[in-house]
Amino acid sequence: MIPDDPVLTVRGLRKSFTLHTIDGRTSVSLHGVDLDVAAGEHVAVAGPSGAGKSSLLRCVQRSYLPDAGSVVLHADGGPVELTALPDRALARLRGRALGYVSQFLAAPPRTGPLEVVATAARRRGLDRAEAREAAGDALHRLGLDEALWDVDCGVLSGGERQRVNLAAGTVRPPRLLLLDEPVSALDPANRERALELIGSLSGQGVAVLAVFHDLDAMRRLATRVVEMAGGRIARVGSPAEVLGAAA
Ligand SMILES: Nc1ncnc2c1ncn2[C@@H]1O[C@H](COP(=O)(O)OP(=O)(O)OP(=O)(O)O)[C@@H](O)[C@H]1O
Repeated sequence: MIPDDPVLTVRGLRKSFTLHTIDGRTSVSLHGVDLDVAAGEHVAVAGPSGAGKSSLLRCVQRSYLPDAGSVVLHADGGPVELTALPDRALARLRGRALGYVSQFLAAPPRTGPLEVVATAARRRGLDRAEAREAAGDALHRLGLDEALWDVDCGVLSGGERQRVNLAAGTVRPPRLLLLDEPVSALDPANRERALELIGSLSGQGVAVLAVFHDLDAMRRLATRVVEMAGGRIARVGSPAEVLGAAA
């Protein structure tokens, strides 16, 4: 099915690794994956450990360069083939249209949460004052205590860092947002805030491609679930069809 308003089109995506420490053996993590994500869709990638979920997200974000296949982001200026994009153009696109939130926050040294999130908002087109305001709103929404907003991110707890990361990823949201276990370190109350925030993105037309190990999060958020196994897409359907009643 070709979606009405495609944001991401992936075709024939293959990725392998050469394991130099084990006699140059090859490990294949993606065997030719096809996937579309439309505006306002939340596609959850499910599957067991080693199925290729993170490899898929990393190839889309291009922190892994695929061996073959096509990854097209339908950005405002038209479709862009990410696998062939020069690094500088890719960096610009990552700032504006292509967001990636992993479990871990990578913040420059001696930078506080407000600055990290405001910088993300500025890259997405807000001016300095608007960016600080939007950053404050995002941090409030995720329950990060204001007393921590100018504290070096390096001293924050794992759950606090994860909330800063999510705030930076979702402030003035990009057209395509990749989420790789973004709430894994959160306590129940903060997890709830984070899931609400992620759930609100669909209404803003953001295309989300997400990996959660937590089935409850997938059931609540996903408009479609793609189940991977052994580097291939094994099944696609609604959360009820793919996840069933599994706990
Ligand atoms: N940088 C790498 N070097 C070598 N092999 C890798 C690398 N990244 C991934 N792989 C291999 O590719 C396969 C898929 O890994 P991937 O991390 O995509 O799985 P996953 O489904 O996200 O697993 P998990 O749920 O455990 O995070 C695994 O066999 C893994 O060892």
